Amino acid sequence: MSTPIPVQHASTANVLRQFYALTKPRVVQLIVFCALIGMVLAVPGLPSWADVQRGVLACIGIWLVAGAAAAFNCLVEKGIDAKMKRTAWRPTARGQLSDMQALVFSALLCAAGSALLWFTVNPLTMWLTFATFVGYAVIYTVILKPLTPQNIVIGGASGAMPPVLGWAAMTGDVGPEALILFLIIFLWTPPHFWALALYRVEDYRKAGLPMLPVTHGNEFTRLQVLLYTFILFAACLMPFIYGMSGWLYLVVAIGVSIGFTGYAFALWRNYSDTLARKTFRFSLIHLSVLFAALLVDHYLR
Ligand code: HEM
Ligand SMILES: CC(C)=CCC/C(C)=C/CC/C(C)=C/COP(=O)(O)OP(=O)(O)O
Repeated sequence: MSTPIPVQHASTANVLRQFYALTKPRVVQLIVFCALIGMVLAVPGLPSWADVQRGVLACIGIWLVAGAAAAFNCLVEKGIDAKMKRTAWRPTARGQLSDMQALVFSALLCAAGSALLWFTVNPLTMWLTFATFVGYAVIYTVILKPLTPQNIVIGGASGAMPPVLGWAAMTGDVGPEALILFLIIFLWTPPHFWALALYRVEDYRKAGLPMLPVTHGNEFTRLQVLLYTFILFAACLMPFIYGMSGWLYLVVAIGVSIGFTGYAFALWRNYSDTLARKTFRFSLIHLSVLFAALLVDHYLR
């Protein structure tokens, strides 16, 4: 008699972990951090207790809606994700979570986050956050990503929204300072993503996605990465020029921008997957340190 194969039941903890993974936690953490900086800069000096409460609720609301957008992306792209080494593990791609489970999860997160923003923050923040959800989940994921290599440039606008959302949460409007922070993330996104796409080009080719290294080749993409880091460098100086920050931010901004441009330059001169990976990793350090410097600078001034 043959031994029966044990049936594997997913534990509740495992299922929860799978749902959590759909929200692309690390990306969303940085998104919420950028929103938090928008909030901090919107309030002169130290925040009142009411500001702190509104800020915490706004962070939770933005986190929920951003997680919903990421989960919706995982659902729409489950076929594509299954073809790429980097994403094949996702619970939607592996069929561990059904389409209905992912859809309901995304809808619930989006509804909960939107309600929280509407009732405890303000309607403007709710509408802007919802528009960002549509921008990423529908305009980028469904329309632009399979259509054009400029997908991440245009789609990057939704990723750049967090400081604007944070600013709106605290002030009820959108100030020029918030738009400067938007511009920084908007210009940061292409070198962030194309550095990754360079060493993951085979994944994207297999998945049939028109990412820049697939459509225009390695050399052209490297040049674009370098050019974007130049414009980004200039944009990173704007908070100081506009009077939103002091010298501490300026020194840090110049430091990390030299680092990012340096990586992009080295990559342009001499390509290797290792260097492209390092450039991608540095993009994350660049944005995190830049925004952390804005925070420290704001309270030191
Ligand atoms: C349309 C815009 C963007 C595109 C196409 C994009 C693309 C990607 C991709 C494909 C990865 C996966 C890397 C991997 O699995 O190894 C990634 C990682 C990451 N991205 Fe982006 N990104 C965008 C915007 C942003 C924004 C706005 C932020 C935050 C403000 C961000 C933060 C991150 C972080 C923190 C990671 C690392 C995740 C990890 O290590 O698990 N990205 N990005
Ligand atoms: C409401 C709000 C603030 C929404 C934020 C939207 C959001 C999650 C933006 C981040 C952009 C992102 C994760 C891109 C990943 O690209 P990809 O989807 O092409 O990557 P993949 O290949 O890993 O799926």
